[in-house]
Amino acid sequence: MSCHTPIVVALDYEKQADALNLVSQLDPSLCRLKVGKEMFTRFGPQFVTALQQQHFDVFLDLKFHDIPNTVAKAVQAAADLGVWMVNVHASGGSRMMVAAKDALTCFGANRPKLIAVTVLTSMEQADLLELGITLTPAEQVLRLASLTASAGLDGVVCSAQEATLLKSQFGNAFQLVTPGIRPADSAADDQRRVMTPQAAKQAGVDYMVIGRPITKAADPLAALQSVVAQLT
Ligand SMILES: O=C(O)c1cc(=O)[nH]c(=O)n1[C@@H]1O[C@H](COP(=O)(O)O)[C@@H](O)[C@H]1O
Repeated sequence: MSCHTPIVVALDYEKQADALNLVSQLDPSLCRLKVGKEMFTRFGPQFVTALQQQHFDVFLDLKFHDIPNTVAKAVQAAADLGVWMVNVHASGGSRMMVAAKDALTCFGANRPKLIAVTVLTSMEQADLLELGITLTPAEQVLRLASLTASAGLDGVVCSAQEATLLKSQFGNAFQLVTPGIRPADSAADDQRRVMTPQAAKQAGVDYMVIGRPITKAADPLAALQSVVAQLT
């Protein structure tokens, strides 16, 4: 399935029926879907397959972070599932990212996009300091994005706040996937480095991951359509 929408809806639901109820109101031309740790742990590959059978591109967001061999095997398993995108943590290091990339070579043009998480959008300066990292979030994102680009991955997960900087450094082909998207009237929740959909578009992001502003809205379809309208 190929579509031009930049929107990826994060399906973070406890109950599969609630997720499928929302999905039944959506159209693959409107958005892609992200399956993360909560739903994958509860409902497994069958849940991913159910979404694909409804012609949605699926971003499998399991943020692999392990030794190179383990991560390589895990991204291969994701590719076997036929997902559109899969991610690893850039902080797993270059050797881990190269192993992940090499594991996808045999899938040719059918391989998923391979993206590395830089600094989680829930983190700010104080959270980095706690880890002994004295760089600003933007500096740390740049450092990890640089490792990711050198390893030959397709792009990074970052906040839209870093998008302009990363596009200028790594060029337009280096894909930017940005969670922490918040329409002006939405709560930030646990996110810290946030941006509105319009500002993120202007900053040049490729894909916007949006969860609770849509999934927790009284009318999720209307909330999604409102984001789409803000982007056109
Ligand atoms: O890799 C991700 O998708 C991700 C990376 C990141 O830095 N921040 C982040 O929020 N995410 C995911 O993006 C989604 C954001 O959801 P909302 O905060 O509800 O919009 C969640 O499913 C997170 O797991």
